[in-house]
Amino acid sequence: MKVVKFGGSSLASGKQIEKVFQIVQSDSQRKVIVVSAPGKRFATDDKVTDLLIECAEQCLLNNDPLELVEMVIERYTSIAVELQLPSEVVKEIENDLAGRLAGDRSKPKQFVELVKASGEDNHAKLVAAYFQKQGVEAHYVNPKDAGLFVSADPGNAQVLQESYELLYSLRERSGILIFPGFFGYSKEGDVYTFSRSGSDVTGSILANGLKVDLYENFTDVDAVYSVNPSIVSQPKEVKELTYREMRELSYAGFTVLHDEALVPAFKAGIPVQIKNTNNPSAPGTKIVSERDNANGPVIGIASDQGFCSIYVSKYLMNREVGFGRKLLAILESFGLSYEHIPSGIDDISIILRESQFNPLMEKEIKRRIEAELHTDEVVIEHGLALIMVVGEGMRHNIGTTARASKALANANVNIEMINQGSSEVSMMFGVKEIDEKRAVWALYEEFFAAVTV
Ligand SMILES: Nc1ncnc2c1ncn2[C@@H]1O[C@H](COP(=O)(O)OP(=O)(O)O)[C@@H](O)[C@H]1O
Ligand SMILES: N[C@@H](CC(=O)OP(=O)(O)O)C(=O)O
Repeated sequence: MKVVKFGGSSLASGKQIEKVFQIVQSDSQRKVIVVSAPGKRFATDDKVTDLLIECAEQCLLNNDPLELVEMVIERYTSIAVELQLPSEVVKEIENDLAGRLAGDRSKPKQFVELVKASGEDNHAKLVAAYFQKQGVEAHYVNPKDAGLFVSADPGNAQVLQESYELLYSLRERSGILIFPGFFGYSKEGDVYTFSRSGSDVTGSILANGLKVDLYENFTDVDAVYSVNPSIVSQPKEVKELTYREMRELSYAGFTVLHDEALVPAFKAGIPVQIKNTNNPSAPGTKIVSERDNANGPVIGIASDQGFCSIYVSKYLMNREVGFGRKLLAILESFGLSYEHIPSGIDDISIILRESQFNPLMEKEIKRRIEAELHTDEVVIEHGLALIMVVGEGMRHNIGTTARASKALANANVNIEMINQGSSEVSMMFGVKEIDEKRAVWALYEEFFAAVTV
C-alpha cells in the first residue's frame, strides 16, 4: 500500500488532475491520495492558499473580500469546466467558503485557519468528484473523522501522537481515499494548519499511521537535484539520499520537500520517493535510512537568505559559568529562536532568521546584552546567507572542509562564519547575501563537476 501526495503544481488545472488520475490508476497500491490546494499554473500565477489568507485578513479588517472570493471560485470553476464536472461541485465549494467567511471572527487566528484550510478541503472534494465521474470508487476523507489530531498552534500545528493509531483504521476503508493535506483538528474540534507547504507533512503522517510500504511525493521536477535548479541550471540529480541528509537540505533551502515531512516516515522506516507528475516514468529520488556512499563526500548543497548574526565578544568568556544560558535567556524573553551558534574562546555568534526582528527590538536586545553581560563588543550583522554542504560521506572523508573553503576563496567569497554540525553530515558557511550564488556555483563545481550520476 502507498500514500501518494500531489503538490499544488500537480493539481493547478484540469489537465494536471487528469495526469494525477492516470498516475493513481496505473498502480493499484496507490490507496491514499493527499491533495494540496490549486497551486501556480505559471510563474506569476496565484496560489489559492495565498488568496484565501488575503481574503480572511481583509474580512478581519472589515473590508469586502468579494474580489478575492471571486478569484478563488474562478480557479475551481475553470478546473471543473475543464474536467466537465457538474456545476453543483463548484456551488458546494462556493457555499462552503461563504459559510467559513460568515463564521465567528472573535478569535482572529482561528478564523484565518478555517478559511486557509478550505483550499485543500474543497480541492479534495473536487478531485474525489472527478475520480467518481471516471467510474472509480473514490471517497473524500475528512481529517477529523479519520483522527488526524494536531496541537492548537495556528500555522504551526504539530501532530498529536494518538493520531497514528486512529489513522490506521483507514486501511479498512474501501476504494481510493482522497485526503486534504495541510491541516488537522485540535481536540476541541477546531481547524489548525501546519506551516506553509505542509501537505507534505500530512502525507508523511498518513504513511506512518497506515504503516504503508512507500510514501510517494509527486511534484514538478524529475528528482531532488544536488543544488537548487534556480541557482544552477540542470544540476545533477540525486538518486538516493538518507533521511538525515534530506532533512538538513530541506531545512536549509531545498523547498522541494517540507523540512518537517521526514520525521513521521523516518520513525516508521517508510521510504519516501520524490516523483514528477509531468514525467511519471522518471525514477525520481528515494529517501532511505542508509545508502551506499558513492560519488564523493557531498550529496547536496542548499542555501537560503534572510539571516542575521548577533556577535558577542568578552575576554575570558570561556571561564564565565552561565554566560551562554544568560545570553540565550535574553533572546528567549523576546520570543526569538536561533539557528546556529558558532563560538570561540572569547566570542560567540548567534544566527537567527531576521524576519523575527524589528529595529526597536534589535536596539533593546543589544542594550540588554551589554548591560546584563558586561560584554566587550556586541555587533548585529544583517544580510547573511547560509550555505549548507551535506553528505553522509563527509564523516569518512578527510579534507572536505579544506576543499570547500579553498573553492570559496578561489571564487573570492569571504566566509563570515563556519559551523560543522555535530552529526558530521553537514557543514555550514555563512556568507554575505550578495555572494550567495557565486559561493554555491563554486561549491557545486568543486564537489560535482567530476561526479557522474
Ligand atoms: N534541490 C532541489 N531539487 C529539486 N527541486 C528544488 C530543489 N530546490 C528547490 N526546488 C524547487 O522545489 C520545487 C517543487 O516544490 P513545490 O513548489 O513546493 O512543489 P509542489 O507544488 O509540488 O508542492 C521545484 O519546482 C524547484 O523549483
Ligand atoms: N497549499 C498549502 C499547503 C501545501 O502543501 O501546498 P504545496 O503542495 O503547493 O506546497 C500552501 O501553499 O502552503
